[in-house]
Amino acid sequence: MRITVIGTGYLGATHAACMAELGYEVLGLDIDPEKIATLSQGRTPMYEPGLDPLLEKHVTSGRLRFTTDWAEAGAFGDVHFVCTNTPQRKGEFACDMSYVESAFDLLAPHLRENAVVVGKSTVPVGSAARLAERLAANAPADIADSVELAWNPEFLREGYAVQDTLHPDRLVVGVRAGGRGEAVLRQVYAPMIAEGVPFLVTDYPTAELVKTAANSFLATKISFINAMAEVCEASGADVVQLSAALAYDERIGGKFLGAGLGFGGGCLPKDIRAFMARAGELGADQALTFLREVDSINMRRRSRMVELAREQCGGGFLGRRIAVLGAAFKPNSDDVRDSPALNVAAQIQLQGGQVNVYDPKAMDNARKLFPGLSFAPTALEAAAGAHVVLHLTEWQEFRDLDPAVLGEIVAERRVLDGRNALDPQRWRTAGWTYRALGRPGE
Ligand SMILES: NC(=O)c1ccc[n+]([C@@H]2O[C@H](COP(=O)([O-])OP(=O)(O)OC[C@H]3O[C@@H](n4cnc5c(N)ncnc54)[C@H](O)[C@@H]3O)[C@@H](O)[C@H]2O)c1
Ligand SMILES: O=c1ccn([C@@H]2O[C@H](COP(=O)(O)OP(=O)(O)O[C@H]3O[C@H](CO)[C@@H](O)[C@H](O)[C@H]3O)[C@@H](O)[C@H]2O)c(=O)[nH]1
Repeated sequence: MRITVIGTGYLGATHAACMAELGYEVLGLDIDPEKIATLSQGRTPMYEPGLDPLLEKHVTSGRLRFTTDWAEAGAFGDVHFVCTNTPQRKGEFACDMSYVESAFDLLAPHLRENAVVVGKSTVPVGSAARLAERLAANAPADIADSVELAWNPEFLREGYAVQDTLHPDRLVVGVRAGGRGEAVLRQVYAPMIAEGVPFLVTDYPTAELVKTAANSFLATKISFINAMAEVCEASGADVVQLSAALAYDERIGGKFLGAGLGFGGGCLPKDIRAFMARAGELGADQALTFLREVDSINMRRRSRMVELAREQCGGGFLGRRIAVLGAAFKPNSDDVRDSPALNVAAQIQLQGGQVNVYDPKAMDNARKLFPGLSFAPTALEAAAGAHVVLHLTEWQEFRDLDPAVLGEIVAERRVLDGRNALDPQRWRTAGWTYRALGRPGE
């Protein structure tokens, strides 16, 4: 069985390398020729732990290749995984489906008889049924009836993408009743199914909804604990202790109960918004009004961080130097899409602060997105002369910093922990004023 992966970004590049690791011959296709040139050399265009060696291994062996040629992809693949981006539409909550639609339209005329197209992108419920019709209309007339569509949402987390792809919690496939989708995907994922990974077969809309429901639940859990952080701030309680105590209840659990600057990235924020927009189209908007609150709580954490920083700067940012540690939306990733850290950095700069940002892996992406911000090549250089240090992405490198050493180069020993990840005692012992979201002051 030969596999193509259409759209080789964070999801697609990982999926392509992992399919090669499972033993398949794989051809990745993207409309970005630069990305394809990099991948063809066995290098990843982004930072994802563990992906580089896998990619290099399979590009070198010839099992994994990349192209920009749709005819080549159509002729090559028995199964085509579509992994293109589905961002938020500009000025709206709804999902921009144009990249997925264009991938389907460009691929369809080149499909071979019995080809199976598998959607992996996160899409609004109802998309697969519509795309199945579009596929049938655009495939060569003589083979159109034999072409099958399945929807197989992806649940990987950046930073753990390889592990999550090769050893997922579950595989969910939405198929057409009576079609070949289930059998073909059982074959593709046979090594994982043999390992005991649950393989759940359902219809298109349920499969699409599993994905958006999962991300909505995760976003809600984060916003729940951040709402508790607001109450902690008002009452003098400590959200870190609260969260730890809640986590002992197995019905609640401690995962995604980390209070701080909230969620960002290319998934949770845009997925809950697209879900609200789609529910509105379906006449079910009331069911998801709570997600608006989830979004608001999340965005308020960013404003609160700016407020706390302003307080620490004596009431205003003018003439103050602010060190920002972290630019990626989370550690172990170079992804800066909707990054809370960069959002805070930009707000402070707009209010007159002299911001200096450092991130271990996301500097290039951050510079492209916010060319007006200043960047420092190391954490120490970012902190030099700072009136306040903001810890906004919880990289291990920042937990390893020696507060005594950092204390020698800053203007004032004030640190704001936006991720509740530093050890307050360690910083306070080294003479720092340590403040964090949802925790009492000194
Ligand atoms: N990043 C994640 O952790 C993750 C996890 C699960 C699901 N998803 C979903 O997967 C999809 C892709 O996300 P991503 O983070 O990989 O995005 P991305 O922007 O990193 O990658 C998308 C790729 O698709 C390419 N592309 C765009 N239009 C194309 C077309 N018509 N034909 C071929 N290629 C095209 C782009 O050039 C880009 O390389 C989204 O729907 C996202 O919500 C992402
Ligand atoms: O307790 C927590 C956990 C996470 N976050 C933040 O939440 C965001 C998202 O984190 P995470 O979910 O780990 O990252 P993603 O890689 O965006 O993964 C999410 O989005 C993907 C794309 O849809 C899904 O596949 C994954 O299952 C889903 O976890 C980040 O900004 C984190 O800092 C918190 O604030 N508190």
